[in-house]
Amino acid sequence: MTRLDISRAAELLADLPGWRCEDVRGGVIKRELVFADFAQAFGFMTQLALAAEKRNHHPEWFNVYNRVDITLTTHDVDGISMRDIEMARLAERIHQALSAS
Ligand SMILES: C[C@H](O)[C@H](O)[C@H]1CNC2=NC(N)=NC(=O)C2=N1
Repeated sequence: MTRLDISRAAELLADLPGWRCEDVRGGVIKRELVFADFAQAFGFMTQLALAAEKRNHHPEWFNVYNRVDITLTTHDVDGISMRDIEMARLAERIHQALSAS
């Protein structure tokens, strides 16, 4: 697995609105999501948690009621890898599916 530099990560996030890079801890990507209510926010977390466990790649997150703040980074490369980008893409798909329901 290779580490993406911040500018490359930012390019890859261009088609994932709301996601941004931060130059802390070698590089992280993050987004704040807002759902209709707690049940929907927790449904999102449940779906993403199961996928994360399968991939052995786990989000850092913070939830209050209908809000979920997610941070992704890859310890093995001390920064951002394609695993983080792929998990952000998956989070977007789950978020969109829930928002449309
Ligand atoms: C030992 C184990 O493979 C690692 O700690 C895994 C588990 N989950 C992980 N999750 C994330 N986000 N980054 C990692 O580098 C990572 N590594």
